[in-house]
Order: sequence, then structure tokens, then C-alpha cells
Amino acid sequence: MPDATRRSSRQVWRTVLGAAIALAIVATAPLYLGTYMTNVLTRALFLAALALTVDLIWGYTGILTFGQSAFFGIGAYACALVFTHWGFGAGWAIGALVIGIAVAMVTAWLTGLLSFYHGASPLYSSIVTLALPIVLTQVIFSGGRFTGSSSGLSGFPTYYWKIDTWFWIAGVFLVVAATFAWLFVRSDYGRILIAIRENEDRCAYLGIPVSRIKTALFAVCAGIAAISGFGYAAFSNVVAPELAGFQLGTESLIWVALGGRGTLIGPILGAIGIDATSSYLSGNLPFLWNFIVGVTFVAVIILLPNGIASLITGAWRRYRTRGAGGGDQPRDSGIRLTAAPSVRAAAAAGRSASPPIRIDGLTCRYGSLTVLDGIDVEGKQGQLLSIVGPNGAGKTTLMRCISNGTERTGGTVTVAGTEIGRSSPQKIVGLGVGRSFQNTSLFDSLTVGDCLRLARYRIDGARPFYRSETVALPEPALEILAATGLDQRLGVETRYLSHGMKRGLELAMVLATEPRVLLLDEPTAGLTKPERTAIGHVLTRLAEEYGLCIFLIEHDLDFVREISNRIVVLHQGKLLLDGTVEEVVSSELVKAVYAGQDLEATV
Ligand SMILES: Nc1ncnc2c1ncn2[C@@H]1O[C@H](COP(=O)(O)OP(=O)(O)OP(=O)(O)O)[C@@H](O)[C@H]1O
Repeated sequence: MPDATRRSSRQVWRTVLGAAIALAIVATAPLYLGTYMTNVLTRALFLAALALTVDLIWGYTGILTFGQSAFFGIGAYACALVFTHWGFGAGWAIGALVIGIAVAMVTAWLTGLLSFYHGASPLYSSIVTLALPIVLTQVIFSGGRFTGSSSGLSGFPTYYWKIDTWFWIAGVFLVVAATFAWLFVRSDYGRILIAIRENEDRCAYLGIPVSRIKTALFAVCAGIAAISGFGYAAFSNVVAPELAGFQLGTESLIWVALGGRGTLIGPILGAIGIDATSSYLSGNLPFLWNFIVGVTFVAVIILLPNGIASLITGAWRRYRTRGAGGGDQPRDSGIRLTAAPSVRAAAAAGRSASPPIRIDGLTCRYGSLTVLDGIDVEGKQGQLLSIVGPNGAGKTTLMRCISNGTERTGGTVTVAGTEIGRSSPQKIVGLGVGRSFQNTSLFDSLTVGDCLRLARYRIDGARPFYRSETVALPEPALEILAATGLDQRLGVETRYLSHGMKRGLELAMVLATEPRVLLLDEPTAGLTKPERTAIGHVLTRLAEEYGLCIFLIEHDLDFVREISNRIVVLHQGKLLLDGTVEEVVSSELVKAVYAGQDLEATV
């Protein structure tokens, strides 16, 4: 049996076994728990499902949300309102559940549109999610007898099943939700969530539609939270504004933080542990329990900053990497590299009358500071164009204005005949612009293989519950991986790579997006002489053989002279000279700029 097939069938068996063990625990727990604890734990199981969604949003994707309780409350109130005012029965129950899920998902989708648009700061989305439960609570308060106002609704008809039955329903729901969440976070999509958490900008510059993915995740998690809220209300037979309130939203964050962000098991343990302990202590130690919970929280945050689950996950990771000789050692990644159809062919097919890139009258101002002033440049296919100039000349700003439509103040940038307008970076990547940054921009906790797979998202897509075993890369990307030895380190997390390897990986990732225009900001900074020579070789081939148009910012003028076929000199935001290497090297004006002389006197 091939390795990949064996690995994936092992994964399936592990998942099935884990779910079976969890279901067995759920099935037998009421036999040894008393009625009181079964009751307490049933409530905790519904809340654990809420915590699970908070973990997907905050733990995995890095969006600090205070508003998940709002969706829980919507599900709970959908149940209570329908059963109180309209009717009770199987049909009404299904109708109420569907209404709860639909209202929660639409609310989450609208909230996502408001919070996650391109350019919105993470703080802004946190504030929007903070406002959501507050607004919803006010709506409930102002609902009068319909919503029960501050007293809520109670005593509505529901299924008065035995407590054990409710426990099983809550337990099975949690196991099913956790199993799907587990399969999801291990899939290609799960890697995208982690990538967004670690480096959202890099995701956008790989063409990943970050805003859309965040909004979709928010909506799906809202649906799950609404189901748990519905179950909670049907079980407890009482709803109150607190179920949709800000306090429950904050408590769910504490459960996740205590249990362990980004671990799935952590939030479940955190929610069940704290809720069950609080219920127990609030009866036996009514004046002390809040204090005890508070002290425990502080102690865990200080002693185990990654939560209680880090004890388990840390031990598991140490066990796994011990056999492989440590996290930085090459090990089986489960990924195979293959060759994607040649970009040479794509470049030839894409050859059109329009130049790959054309910049007209580009201006960029920050307040009264003019950083770029009327820049006109046209990049041709197969041209390696170096942009040089003293510090602060505006070189990096020029790259930013090309790769992000919202950066410039005036002028136009046209990529292969299409004006970029105010497009976001991911849309501009779609036009064929790839960018590497001055400081290497990767995903620390993802492996080399995962990073490459992410880079192919725009072209190959990703499936929600599937982890692909192969990554198809264009020829130049494969060459860079082979030259830097990265093809032997696909399973190594990028934080363990050397500086040179990180540079190589970033370049390979950008090339994996199959750009026609490549923007490289000091790609050789901090590299050794042999590494610089190797990169220079690759860049020359990219331009000459693959027809890419490369804009290169570089301070090393000897390197620039060796590899460029055209140089643009920027000085104080203006284009000083645009010419061949010989013209620029022999220019008195350029010598004066680099010598720091007064330009007026030179001219
Ligand atoms: N967001 C910003 N707000 C205000 N000023 C900015 C901003 N970004 C850049 N600048 C200013 O614009 C000028 C040009 O910066 P830029 O980084 O483009 O220069 P550079 O030529 O790339 O320099 P270096 O070679 O040092 O990287 C600098 O004076 C910088 O302080």
C-alpha cells in the first residue's frame, strides 16, 4: 500500500477510534454520575460546544470575538419563542431550530461583512463582536412580554425526557461537533485558518481571500452555537437575556484560554471543568467560588500560558519529535511535490500587446509628506529591473502601491492591461503580481510543505475536510526548493529554517502563485555570498527563460550590475533616472546622490 494511502487510512481509524471512545464515555457516564452531576454536566456539554466555536474563531484563526454568546442566545430564544408563542411538537421544533440557525448565520455573515473587510484592524472586529451581544440583549429587554424582557421566558412546553437522555443528546452533539472540527482543522482549510492567525498579510499577498474565509467561518460557527443554544433552552426550559449577553461571551473566552487555545480538547475541558466546578462551588461555597475561579485563572495563565491542554499536547509533540531527532530535523511530511504545467507555456500564452506592468503618474502622500511624486515606469516581459536609491527614497512604498490598490494617492497602475484601481492585495495577486517582503514573511508554526500548499490555494483551491498529499509547483519554484535543500525539509516548521532557507521558501511560495510580475524587496539581504550568487542566477533565469518581469529593490550595487538589464533610480520620491546598467553606472547625477551631494549644484 502506498505511504500516502496508509497514512490517510491511519488518520481515518484514529478519528473513528477517538469518536468511539468519546461516545462510550458519554453513553456510560450517567451510570456513575448522580442525577445532580448529570444535570450540571448536560448544561456544561452544551456550553462546551459553544466554547469549541470560540476556539475555531479565536484559537485557530486569531479573531478575538466577544460575540459568540449572541448566536447561542439566538438559538436559545428561537426555541423559547416558538414553543411559547406558536406551538410545540416535532415540526415546530425543527422549524425553530432552522429559524435559530438561519438568523444566527445571517447575523454572523452581516457582522463578518462589517468587521472583516480589507483594511479593517483586528481591534475593530473585536469591538463589533463586543457590541453584538450588547445590542441583542437590549433587543430582548425591549421585547416586553414577547421576549419576557429582563426575566426571560420559562415554563414553555418542551420535551420532558429523563435527564440521562438529555445528557446523551448533549454528549453526542458535542462529539459530532468536535469530530467535524477535528477533521476540519487537520484539512487544507485548517492550515489556512492557522496561516491567517499567524500572518494575515502574507495570506492576502498569496491571493488567499482572507475576508471571505473569515466571514464564512464566522457564519458556520454561529450556526453551531445556535444549535447548542437551542439544545440548552429545550433542556433547561428557561431562557434569559444573559444567554445572549456579553458576560457569557467573555466567559467562553476564559474557558478557551484556560483549556488551551487552538487545541479543540482544551476548550471542551475548560468549559466543562469551569462550568461544572462553578455550579458545585456556588452551592457549597457561595461567597468563595468566584474568588477560587479567579485565582485558578491567574495561576494557569502564569504557569501554563498555553492552557491546561498544553500539558497533553506538549508531551505528545515531544514524543513525536524525539524519534525524529527534534523539530528542526527533516522528517516525513506526508507531502509529495509534483510539477505543475510549465509557466513558460503560460507566459507565452499570456503574451499580449499590453506590457506586464505600467505605472503612470503614481503619487503617494502621507499627510503633508510626499513619498512618491509622479512616477512613470513600464516593465516589459523578460526584464529584470532594479530599483535603487538611498534610504527613504520611496522604493518599498512603490512596491506597496503596485501590490495594494489602496496605498497610492494618485496615478494609475495597470497589470497586463487591467487597471488595479483600489483592489485589495489578493485581487492584485490574481492579476499576476507576486511580492516578497523586505523582512521574510512566513508562517512560523506551519511546515515547509504546508506553506507551499497554501501558496497554491489561489490556483488549486482547498477542500474543507481533505488534506491533500501532493503539491503541484511550477518548475522555477521546484528548482529553488532543490537548490536550497528545502525539498528534503518539507515536514520542518519554518521557524527552524536558516535565514537563507527562509528567503528561498518565500521566493518559492511567491513563484508558486505563478506571477507574471515579481516584486522582490531586498531578497538577498543577510545572505552569504554563495547564497546571493545562487539567488542571482535564479532571478536571471526567471526573467530570461520564463519571461517574468521582475522589479527588484537592492542596495548591493555590484549585485544589481551583475544581474539587471535595466535600472531605475529613485531619489526623494522622484524618478531620477531610468536606463541601462551602463547609463546609470556612468551617471554623475547618481554618483552625486549616493555621495550625498546637493543635487541642485550637480545639475
Ligand atoms: N505609512 C507611512 N506613514 C508615513 N510615512 C511613511 C510611511 N511609509 C513610509 N513612509 C516614509 O516614506 C519614506 C519612504 O519610505 P520607503 O520605505 O519607501 O523608503 P525606501 O526607499 O524603501 O527605504 P529603505 O531603503 O530604507 O528601505 C520614508 O521617509 C518613510 O519614513
